[in-house]
Amino acid sequence: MTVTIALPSKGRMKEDASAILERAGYRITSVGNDRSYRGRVEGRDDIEIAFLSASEISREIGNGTVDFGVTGEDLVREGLARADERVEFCARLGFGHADVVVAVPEIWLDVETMADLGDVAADFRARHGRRLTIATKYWRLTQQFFSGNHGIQLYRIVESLGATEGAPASGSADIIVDITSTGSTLRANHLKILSDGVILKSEACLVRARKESHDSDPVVAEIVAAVRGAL
Ligand SMILES: Nc1ncnc2c1ncn2[C@@H]1O[C@H](COP(=O)(O)OP(=O)(O)OP(=O)(O)O)[C@@H](O)[C@H]1O
Ligand SMILES: O=P(O)(O)OC[C@H]1O[C@H](OP(=O)(O)OP(=O)(O)O)[C@H](O)[C@@H]1O
Repeated sequence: MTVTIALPSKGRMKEDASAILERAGYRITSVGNDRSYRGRVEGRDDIEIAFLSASEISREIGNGTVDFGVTGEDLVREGLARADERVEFCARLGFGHADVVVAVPEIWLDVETMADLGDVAADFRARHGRRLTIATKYWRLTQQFFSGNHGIQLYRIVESLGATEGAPASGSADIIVDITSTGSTLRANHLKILSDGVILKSEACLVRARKESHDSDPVVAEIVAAVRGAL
């Protein structure tokens, strides 16, 4: 069987993802020209490389069209329901760090925790005639965290396709759920993270699609061991 590994074709994780595979002993060459979406590992006909965007990688691992992928934990958990049943996080790779957080306007002085936010959400309609709105592209993670972990049901998600941190100032939402790494975008937009508002501490991971055929495939075990050994 050929084992397929999906690597980011662009974006911030591209170079580090290829570098870690090289350190694991897999030298990657692209097939055809540099912009090709297929690659090979030198000397290995049993491994194929698929170059995809970080979010495509989480989807393809979820539906099992690739065996392994390097992508952010946030994208996998956001993209797949019951992610742990469908994929295995084999290794955390030490780059691509980003926290998915709940952030509110700094001027909400009496809102520091999710419990405080729950109180605000509970009487938001009485005060403002509508539900509390949350701008995010992380729908699943937001719903799990608000409804599942904190029992907050009274809110409405407003889909954000970019510049999420600007939503409270522009009036398109009250608060946000987004990723942060240095925190400078949140600060620039006068937003603060709630003290228990970190939904996920994400980083790039080696992720495996859970498939029965993997149990008896020595190449699958070899790849996991080699990448872990390269960390
Ligand atoms: N400062 C940051 N901003 C955005 N993403 C970051 C940051 N730091 C780390 N990441 C991580 O990088 C991944 C997204 O990478 P990137 O934005 O390069 O993807 P992409 O190629 O734009 O994907 P797509 O186009 O499919 O959305 C996510 O897992 C995210 O958590
Ligand atoms: O905490 P910080 O270091 O300020 O980083 C966080 C910001 O970086 C990312 O945006 P980016 O401008 O990279 O664009 P993208 O969302 O299109 O990747 C992300 O969406 C946040 O807005």
